[in-house]
Amino acid sequence: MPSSILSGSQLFLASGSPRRLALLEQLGLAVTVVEAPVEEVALPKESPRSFVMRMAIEKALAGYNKVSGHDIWVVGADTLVMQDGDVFGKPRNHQQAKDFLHKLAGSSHKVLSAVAIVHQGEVLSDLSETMVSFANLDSQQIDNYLATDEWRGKAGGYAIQGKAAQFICHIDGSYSGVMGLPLYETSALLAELGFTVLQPTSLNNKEQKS
Ligand SMILES: Cc1cn([C@H]2C[C@H](O)[C@@H](COP(=O)(O)OP(=O)(O)OP(=O)(O)O)O2)c(=O)[nH]c1=O
Repeated sequence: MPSSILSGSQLFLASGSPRRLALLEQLGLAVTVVEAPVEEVALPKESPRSFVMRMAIEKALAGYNKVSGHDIWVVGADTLVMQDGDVFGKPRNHQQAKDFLHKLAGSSHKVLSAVAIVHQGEVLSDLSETMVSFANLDSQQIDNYLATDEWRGKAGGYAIQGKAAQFICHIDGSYSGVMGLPLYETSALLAELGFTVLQPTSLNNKEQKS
């Protein structure tokens, strides 16, 4: 990926997450991925909500700084799992994923998913919160799930869009938010920034309207 991408009217996703790309594409949008890694470390006393919002904004801004062009929109997002004051990001290893799943089993947790969009220097962001309830799981079920490797790179050590769906008895909120990019909030922010989402092509409608 070149460090500076010249573009016309275009939607960029500042993310290495294939889930986020798939979700944006689900809206029928043509998306260009721009890699813009940021350091994902919470500040002292930073709340989970502030942290996830800051991460989404930093990712979007880092992506924005890598592209050039007038009519560009850059999306960044961040997702984490919160339970009883504990915050679960992406597990560092198999053991941590196992610990997360033992805590999530037979209980409810919250998934926080923030999205930020930058357009012409303006930054808008929003936060989606979803309650997810897991059924009781025994150690064998958890070990079997861990063996699928689907826990890797997923906040909380599971993916709702994969085999973990069989453990989830209830959600209250946004499925796409749990998966990594809340599409309702994303579409609303894009619209606020002048990008009409329901287009047959990825080209932004500003030019097409005039
Ligand atoms: C809870 C949950 C998370 N996830 C994923 C979404 C995110 O990719 C990941 C959370 O990690 P993030 O740090 O939010 O994102 P990322 O590192 O994968 O991608 P990037 O920073 O480049 O945008 O967990 C699922 O795919 N399904 C789920 O059910």
